[in-house]
Amino acid sequence: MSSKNKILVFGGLGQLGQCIAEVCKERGISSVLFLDEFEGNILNPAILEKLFQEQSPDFVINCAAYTAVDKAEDEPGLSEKINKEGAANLARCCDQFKATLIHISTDFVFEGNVPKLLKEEDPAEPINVYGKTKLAGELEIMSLLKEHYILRTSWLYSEFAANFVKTMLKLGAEREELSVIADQVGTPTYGIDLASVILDIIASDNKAYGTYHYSNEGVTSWYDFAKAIFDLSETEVKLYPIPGSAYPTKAIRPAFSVMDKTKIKQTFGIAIPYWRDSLVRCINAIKKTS
Ligand SMILES: NC(=O)C1=CN([C@@H]2O[C@H](COP(=O)(O)OP(=O)(O)OC[C@H]3O[C@@H](n4cnc5c(N)ncnc54)[C@H](OP(=O)(O)O)[C@@H]3O)[C@@H](O)[C@H]2O)C=CC1
Ligand SMILES: Cc1cn([C@H]2C[C@H](O)[C@@H](COP(=O)(O)OP(=O)(O)O[C@H]3O[C@@H](C)C(=O)[C@@H](O)[C@H]3O)O2)c(=O)[nH]c1=O
Repeated sequence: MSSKNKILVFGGLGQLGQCIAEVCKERGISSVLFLDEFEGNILNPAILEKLFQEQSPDFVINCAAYTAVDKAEDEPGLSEKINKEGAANLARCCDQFKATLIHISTDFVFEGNVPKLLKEEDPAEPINVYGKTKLAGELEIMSLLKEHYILRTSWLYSEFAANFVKTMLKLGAEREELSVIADQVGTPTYGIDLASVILDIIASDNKAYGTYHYSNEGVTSWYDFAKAIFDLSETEVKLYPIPGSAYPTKAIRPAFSVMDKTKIKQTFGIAIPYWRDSLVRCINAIKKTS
């Protein structure tokens, strides 16, 4: 990566922010500033303007988001503020200060009612507040800033912060049996893999701006994902597959949200790991720290 690339990471202490920090450490990249929700509050244009003025970033990575999918149903205003207005504020600053924005979005922008690989240009018709506000954020960025990459990812997990893998490991240790939905299908994404691709895109100097899909390879259900987590971590727990109807949640989730990654693979010449291989790496990382 060119040493001239100064990078600001908003939401820098969240799950993906910590994954980016880990990969930066591995790669010896030091020109990156990780901002928390106070010093880098994306809802405060005055703070943002001062930061951009002082730091003159070449790239801005937006990991800041409202990610509590069920809670968003009760807090649509706050979810919209962070996921739409926050994204727009960053896009305006990037435009004013000539920085490129890498923004993270989600498979939940899709309705997911057809078992067909989702391409970037497929119609986005979100079915919950989180998905609607994330889509609104994408649209703001597209209208405000040409120099952007929107990376839609899905089922993000890692050794950092809260996520499905860590929830399963915690519940698996506490309970004798667990029931997990088997009729919602998608692809997990290891945060370290996504972080690596984000840094690869920055290093590539390839100005192919636009929207890209990125998850690990393969297809699974939440149930099969949980089964793999317990197998690989040698957790003894009785696991039962259940239909979504038996696990009511505030937010409806897409039944099928497997994304087609052809565009990102061809544009940036990357190979994507299979989800189970990445899960092995994550479980090993968790074992090392526990
Ligand atoms: N997690 C997942 O399964 C998936 C996530 N994504 C997307 O990936 C991105 C990263 O997700 P992930 O790292 O898991 O999410 P996290 O919830 O772990 O991190 C989001 C971070 O944003 C911070 N934040 C909230 N409000 C603001 C604000 N106003 N200004 C600055 N920072 C703020 C949060 O701080 P605090 O915690 O203090 O509120 C948190 O540290 C998000 O855009 C998300 O939509 C996409 C698909 C799947
Ligand atoms: C804890 C638990 C969850 N589940 C189900 C509920 C849900 O359908 C599924 C996943 O639950 P979670 O609440 O952990 O994950 P969820 O917050 O729905 O995950 C989503 O987060 C947002 C931010 C995204 O962008 C998405 O790509 C996706 O990763 O597992 C069970 O069936 N049994 C359980 O014991």
